[in-house]
Formats: sequence, C-alpha cells, structure tokens
Amino acid sequence: MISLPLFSLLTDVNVLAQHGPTDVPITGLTLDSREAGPGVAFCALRGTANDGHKFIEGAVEKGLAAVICEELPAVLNPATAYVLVADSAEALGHVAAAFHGHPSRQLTLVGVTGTNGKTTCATLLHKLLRELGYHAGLLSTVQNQIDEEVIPSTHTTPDAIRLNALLARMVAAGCTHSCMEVSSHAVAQHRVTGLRFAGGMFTNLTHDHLDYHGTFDNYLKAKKGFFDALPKTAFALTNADDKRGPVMLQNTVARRATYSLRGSADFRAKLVANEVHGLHLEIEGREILFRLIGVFNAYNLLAVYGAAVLMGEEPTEVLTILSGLTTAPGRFEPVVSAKQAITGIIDYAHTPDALENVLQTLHEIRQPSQHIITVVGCGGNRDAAKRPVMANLAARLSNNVILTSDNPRFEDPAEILAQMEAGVTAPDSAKVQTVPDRRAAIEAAVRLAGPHDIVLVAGKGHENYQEIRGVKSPFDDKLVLAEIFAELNK
Ligand SMILES: CC(=O)N[C@H]1[C@@H](OP(=O)(O)OP(=O)(O)OC[C@H]2O[C@@H](n3ccc(=O)[nH]c3=O)[C@H](O)[C@@H]2O)O[C@H](CO)[C@@H](O)[C@@H]1O[C@H](C)C(=O)N[C@@H](C)C(=O)N[C@H](CCC(=O)O)C(=O)O
Ligand SMILES: Nc1ncnc2c1ncn2[C@@H]1O[C@H](COP(=O)(O)OP(=O)(O)OP(=O)(O)O)[C@@H](O)[C@H]1O
Ligand SMILES: N[C@H](CCC[C@H](N)C(=O)O)C(=O)O
Ligand SMILES: [Mg+2]
Repeated sequence: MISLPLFSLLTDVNVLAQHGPTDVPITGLTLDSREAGPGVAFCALRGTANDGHKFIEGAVEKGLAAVICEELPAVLNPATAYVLVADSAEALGHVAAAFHGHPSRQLTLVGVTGTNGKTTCATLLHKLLRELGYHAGLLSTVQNQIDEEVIPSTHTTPDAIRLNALLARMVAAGCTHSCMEVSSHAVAQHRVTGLRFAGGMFTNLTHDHLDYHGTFDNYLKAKKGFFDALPKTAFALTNADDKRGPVMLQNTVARRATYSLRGSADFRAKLVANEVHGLHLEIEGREILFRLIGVFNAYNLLAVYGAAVLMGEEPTEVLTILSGLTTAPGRFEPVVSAKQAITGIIDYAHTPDALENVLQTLHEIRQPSQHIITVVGCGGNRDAAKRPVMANLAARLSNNVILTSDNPRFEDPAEILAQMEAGVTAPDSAKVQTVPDRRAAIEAAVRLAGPHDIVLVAGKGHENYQEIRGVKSPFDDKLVLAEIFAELNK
C-alpha cells in the first residue's frame, strides 16, 4: 500500500495557504467525496454538473486525511489538513503523479491529440513497439493495455488519479514505453498535468465537442495547451497538411517535426494507390503496401512512422513492421456477407470530418456499380451542431441513408433525429429514411443493399452498448450486422 506524507505530494503544487498537519500520511487519493475515508486526500473539483467544494464537509466527516481545494469551508476540522490552491484540477495532476511515484518519468510516454485518428495512431504505435520487442502500455478509447493484458477503458483519457495509477502498473510490469490518447477534455481538465511526455503527436483539428469548449478557438487552445506544456526533451510532431497543424507547435519548446503527404516536411509520403486491400505509399524512396485503407490512414501511418523515428527506431525496420499491421477495433472494419456479396463496414466516424473521410474512401475504392448505404446517428448530450452537418454529408455521399440512434443518453432520440433531418437538402431527401431503433435501421440498410453493395454502419465502432437514459444495454454494430447477414444466408 502507498503511504506518503502530505508535504511530499505538494512539491510541484502552487500552494496558496495550508491549515492543519502537513506530515499526515496519505494512503489514497480521490476526486469524489463518495470515496472519502481515513487516510484519503480529497481534491474538490468544479465540474460541469457539480462543484466538489459542496461535498467537502460531508467528506471530512468520513475521516478524511486532507482536502485540496480552491475555497476553504467555513468550519475547519483540526484533525484534517487543508491545502488551498488556485486551481484544484491542476494541483491534482501534480499530486496524482507524485502519489504514484511519477511513473511517466520512468517511461518513454507518447501522447496523441487531434479530433480524429488518436485511437488509430496510439494503437498502431503500441503494436509497433510490441513488435519491436518492447514492453509497452496503451491508454485508448477502446481499451487500456499493459503489453497484451487488456484493462477496460471508460474514457479516452482517464482522470489524473486513474491515469497515474495505470502508468504505475505499466512501470511495475516492466514497461519501458507507453502510448496514450490525449483528449481535449483531458487537457482542459488537467488530467495530463504533471506527466512527463517524451513526445506529442497531432493528427488534425475539425468540428467536435463544441458543446464542451464553447467555441472552435477554445477547442484549438485546449489541444495546443498539450504542446505548450511539453518539455524541451520531447518531440512535437505535427501534420503539416492540416490547417491548424503549424499553430499547434507555435509556442512549444519541444523538438519540432512535421509530416505531410502534400509538401515538404520532415516525414513525407506519396500516395501511390488507395485500394480495397490497402494503401500503397512511397516513403523515403521505398514503395510499400499497407493493410490499412483510406487516405486518412496514410496520415495515421506516416505520423506513427515519424514518431518511431523520432524515438530513435530504425526507419526500415519500422516500415516493415507497419506494413503488416491491421487497423484498431471498429475503425474501418469489414464484415462480409459471403452469400449476398454485401460488404459491411463498421467505423467509429462520429464527427463530420471522419464521416466525410470514410465515405470519400468508399467512393475511391468501390466499383462504380456498388451502391453505398449508410447507417448513422449522433450521440445525445454531446455537440448538437454536428447533427445536421453529418446527415447532410451522409446523404450527399451515399446512395441511401438510414438515420438512427447513437447513444441518445438523456435526450429524446426523435429530437436528435429531427435535428439531423434538418440538414438534408431537398434533392437528397428521397434517399433518406429515419429508423430510430438501431438494429431495425441496420436491417433496413441490408434490405436495401443489392449484391456487391456496401453497407457503412458509422458512429459506434468498437462500442458494445447503446446508452439510453443512463443505462447501457448490450449493442455491438459488428455482431448485429453479422447476425443480420447470417439471417439472410439461412
Ligand atoms: C464533461 C466531462 O468531461 N465530465 C467529466 C467530469 O465530470 P463532471 O464535470 O460532470 O463532474 P460533476 O458531476 O460536475 O462533479 C464535479 C466534481 O464533484 C465530484 N462529486 C460529485 C458528486 C458527489 O456527490 N461528490 C463529489 O465529490 C465529482 O467526482 C467531480 O470531481 O469529471 C468526471 C470525473 O473525472 C468525469 O468522469 C466526467 O467525464 C464524463 C463521464 C464524460 O462523459 N466525459 C467525456 C465527455 C469525456 O471526457 N470525453 C473525452 C473524450 C472525448 C473525445 O476525444 O472524443 C475523454 O477523454 O474520454
Ligand atoms: N487521420 C484521420 N483523419 C480523419 N479521420 C480519421 C483519421 N483517422 C481516423 N479517422 C476517422 O475517425 C474515426 C475515429 O478514429 P479514431 O478512433 O482513431 O479517432 P479518435 O481521435 O481516437 O476519436 P475519439 O475522439 O472518439 O477518441 C475513424 O473511425 C475514421 O472514420
Ligand atoms: N469520444 C466521443 C465518442 C462519441 C461516440 C458516439 N458513439 C457517441 O456516443 O456520441 C465523445 O465522447 O464524444
Ligand atoms: Mg479515441
């Protein structure tokens, strides 16, 4: 069990005032008063729905060792230590890192940020490092991993306490490397504050999460904040072809590097062909066939190649391994109905840009006679502005579209669907149907498909649930589509 005196956790924290014992032993950390107890330090955070400060007194009654907060309660308990800080979330980042012995300092830790492609890049880099012979960890939307051991993930980037605990488990298991996704929420909420990164990668920036960040500019600032905080020893690798790529590195002190498919950059690739069975790229004068599909994946592969080289790996060996790697779960994953010769594609496209890329890719690799039938929805209690845009794109770039539900959460599915329908223009409206039940929607798409057609089921990728009013019921697009295909084959 960990037991450390409070003062030893505060080395990197800007403490404004302190009350009570400073050497009290801390045996646990929490950001949730419901987990308070003896030996625990509770960090009060101001969230979107609640303010942790409201729960301080209740937590102290459970025998807390310490409280870290931005505002002291009216009455202080003499047996409890109170640490006043300007920003509790920032303080928690440092405290969590110290509590777990700064595991990031014992790892070559690489973070990936951007709107789309984080999971793909982090997963590819992890697979690559494993094949290079390293013990390596992964923190991703799909799952966390210590070598091949899978630990379920709840967030793209866990909170600072869970995050440092996971990194410490990686160190204890002998990992030398770790790859992680850094979401914009994570940067804004200081989940990654206190970590020492060996490198940062930027994929791209397009429309998402404006519900949380308010404006596109704030969203950009959150992502950029990750690069601003990188140390001099780290590399900062950006996509030179993305409009916001250069801005990301504007103020970083890290070693800058760029990748591009279009112009000059430190890491360059040329697209030779984008086909059903993979990408054909020219990198460093070599022509290589990769198993991933779609130009967007050429960017992901190039970014991972660049990162590996910046980490000191041998370029030829890296390219050879990358050429054999397969996609991350639920990212452009095929499900084929042999008898009807229908190709199903499961993809996690849940932003306008991702959906456009995936549909564009299908146009590039299909035969002209193959129709594209798209099933898509938009999540509830998330960015509403993307709903009409995604429906519009789906309708423009598909022969038929079935609009359906994707984790309505606490919203009315009919209302979300009405907002999506509003984005469909009159000439396209005949192609579009609305089927709120996701299974029925996938069935409808398969019924519309003729031999050799393509059914794209977008938005949920690897997710194995449908979340309705706080309840997650089992639902897996890949399994459902396979079941519907099997029914047809009977
Ligand atoms: C919008 C958001 O990021 N919310 C996160 C946030 O919750 P919140 O701000 O709603 O918390 P709150 O309920 O207002 O409570 C504030 C504080 O009071 C505490 N509290 C609350 C009640 C109580 O009785 N006692 C108590 O101490 C809470 O533990 C919390 O620390 O802090 C929680 C604890 O860390 C997170 O679990 C929660 O993630 C929610 C579940 C979530 O869905 N987050 C998504 C949007 C998210 O983070 N997504 C990104 C990826 C997005 C992407 O890249 O596509 C991710 O990294 O996963
Ligand atoms: N480099 C890219 N550029 C644009 N779109 C991409 C790129 N890579 C993947 N996509 C699309 O975005 C979807 C999500 O990809 P991925 O899961 O790798 O992104 P992510 O950034 O991890 O997403 P999240 O924010 O949900 O964690 C994919 O299913 C694909 O449709
Ligand atoms: N990481 C993304 C996941 C969206 C996936 C989609 N299926 C949804 O539920 O909206 C988010 O939190 O916005
Ligand atoms: Mg992800």
